[in-house]
Amino acid sequence: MSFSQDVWARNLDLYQATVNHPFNQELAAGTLDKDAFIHYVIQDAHYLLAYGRSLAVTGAKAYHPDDVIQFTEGAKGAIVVERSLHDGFMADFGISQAQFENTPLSMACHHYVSFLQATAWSETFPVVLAALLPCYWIYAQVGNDIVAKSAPNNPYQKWVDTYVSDEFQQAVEKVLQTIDKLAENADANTLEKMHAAYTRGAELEWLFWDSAYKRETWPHMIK
Ligand SMILES: Cc1ncc(CO)c(N)n1
Ligand SMILES: Cc1ncsc1CCO
Repeated sequence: MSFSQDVWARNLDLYQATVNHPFNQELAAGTLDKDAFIHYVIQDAHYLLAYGRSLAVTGAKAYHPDDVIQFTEGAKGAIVVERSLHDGFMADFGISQAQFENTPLSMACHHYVSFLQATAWSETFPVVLAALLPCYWIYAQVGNDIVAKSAPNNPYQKWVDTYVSDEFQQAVEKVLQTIDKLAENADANTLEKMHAAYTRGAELEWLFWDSAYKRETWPHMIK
């Protein structure tokens, strides 16, 4: 069994909980509270900048020149999507640049990007890639799952379209091929670390949506 088949099976319950999370179900139905989506978009812009930085470090650690290209282009792609959030959703939902800049990273976002950056800088390429994989793969899968259910004139349709696009889906396929090849040559200790990194990333994906759904703020900021 390939690493990707194995890791997907091991984390299936967590994936089901993610796709069935009310944030994603209401996003598909078009009924998601506008303020929950605004919370999400602001945090996701913070997230994508940090994710882009993690991808750039990953590119530097890659073994094969093709992978250097893939992950440095991925880093650029994350920033392109981050910028499109400002010109797209933030403009559409009336979020000003000042509101974005004055909103600190949520606990969930801070936790997730700290995990990604620490892993990117300190672990070996196969383990780093396993930490980065949930971001790619879970979004591609959630997009595929909810596109079929998406309501007509869904105000969140553009979000769904980003992740079901051929470009994004093909990028995910390439990452899966790369990680499966790495796993074939990995020793038992590396494989164990890869599984742990993937699961932690997948847990943080769930938490990121849950945090937006609850419009989480830091406890000391609650007025
Ligand atoms: C939190 C999060 N995970 C994954 C993606 C996919 O790029 C995203 N935009 N945000
Ligand atoms: C993972 C990811 N998310 C948005 S862009 C990007 C890199 C894909 O090219």
